[in-house]
Amino acid sequence: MSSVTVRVPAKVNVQLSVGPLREDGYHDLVNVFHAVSIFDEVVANESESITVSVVGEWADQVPVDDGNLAVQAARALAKHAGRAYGADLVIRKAIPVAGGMAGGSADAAGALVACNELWGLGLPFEDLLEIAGDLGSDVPFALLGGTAVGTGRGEQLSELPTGGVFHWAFAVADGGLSTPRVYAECDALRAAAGAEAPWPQADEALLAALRTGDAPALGARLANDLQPAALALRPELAGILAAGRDAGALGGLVSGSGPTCAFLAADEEHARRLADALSESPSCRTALTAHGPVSGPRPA
Ligand SMILES: C[C@](O)(CO)[C@H](O)COP(=O)(O)OP(=O)(O)OC[C@H]1O[C@@H](n2ccc(N)nc2=O)[C@H](O)[C@@H]1O
Ligand SMILES: Nc1ncnc2c1ncn2[C@@H]1O[C@H](COP(=O)(O)OP(=O)(O)OP(=O)(O)O)[C@@H](O)[C@H]1O
Repeated sequence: MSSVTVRVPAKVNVQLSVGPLREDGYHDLVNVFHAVSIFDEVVANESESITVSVVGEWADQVPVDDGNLAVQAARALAKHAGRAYGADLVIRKAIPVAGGMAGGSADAAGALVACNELWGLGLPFEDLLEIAGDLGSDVPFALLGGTAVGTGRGEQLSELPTGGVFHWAFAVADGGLSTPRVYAECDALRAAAGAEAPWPQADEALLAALRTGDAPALGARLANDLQPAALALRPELAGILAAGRDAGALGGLVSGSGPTCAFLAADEEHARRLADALSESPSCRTALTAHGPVSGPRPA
C-alpha cells in the first residue's frame, strides 16, 4: 500500500468533572466524551522519513515539526514496532485549533491508524490505545470515537452506547486557550474560594439521557468544571453562552478547555438556526453545525 487516508472526528465533553491536582501534574477526571461530525483528514504516504504538512482553514496555526502530535504519534508507533519506518503525513484541518475540541489528538489518532495500515503492522486496537495514552489524555478517545466515559486523566475509557443522534451548534471564538493554563486557573479559582476539589463523579441523569437519546434531558445536564476557568481567562465567552441560551438552545457549555462553546439542538434544522444566531455574536469567529456520536478513525 502506498497511501492510506483516514478521517477523524472532533469531540465535545458533555460532562467534565475535575478532581484534585495529582502529584504527576494531572487531574483525575470523569470525562464524558462525545465524537461529533467535524473531521480532520489524515493521509499517510509512503516515504523514507516522517514528515508532515497541513492544509485547510486552520493550517497556519499548526506546527509542521516534531511539535506536531501526528508526527509524535507516527514516531511512537515506529518505535513500538522497532523499525525506522517513514511516512509523509498530510493533514487537512477542519477542527478548530486550540479550541477544546481535541484537534491535535484527532490527528495523532489518525496517524496511528493510517501508519499501522501503511506499514502493514496489523497491531491490535489495544496496542494503539496504549500508545495513544502516552501521547495525550484525549488521544485514546480520539481513536475510539462514539460516546465514552473517561476516568483517570481521561485515558481509561468505557464505551457508552447512545439511544439516538444528537444535533449540535458550535461557536468558535477567535484565538485559542492553552489546556494547562485552563487547568491551572481552575486550581487557582478553587484555592481562592477555599474550596476542596471534590472527587469527580459521573452524573447518572446525564448518562441516562445519552443512553435513551433524550436531548432535552441531556441539554439540562451539560456540565464542565473547567468552564469558570475558561470564562475567567476569556470573559467574552459569557456573551456567546448567553447568545446560545437566548436563541433557544437545549443547553450550552464551553467545550473542554475552550474557547469553543457547544450548544445542543432539538434537531438538524434547530442546530442550523442556532448557528445562524451565534454567528451574529461579536466574539464568535465562525459557527458550525454537527451531529454525534460518530465513529473514530478507520482506514478507508
Ligand atoms: C480538557 C480536555 O481536552 C478534556 O477532554 C483534556 O482533559 C485535555 O487533554 P489533552 O489536551 O490530551 O491534555 P494532555 O496533553 O494529556 O495534558 C496537557 C496538560 O493538561 C493538564 N491536564 C490534562 C489532563 C488531565 N486529566 N489533567 C490535567 O491537569 C496538565 O497540565 C497537562 O500537562
Ligand atoms: N496536529 C495538530 N493539530 C493542531 N494543533 C496541534 C497539532 N499538533 C500540535 N499542535 C499544537 O497543540 C496545540 C493545541 O491544539 P489542539 O487543537 O489539539 O487543542 P485543543 O483542541 O484545545 O486540545 P484539547 O481539547 O485536547 O485540550 C496547538 O496550539 C498546536 O500548537
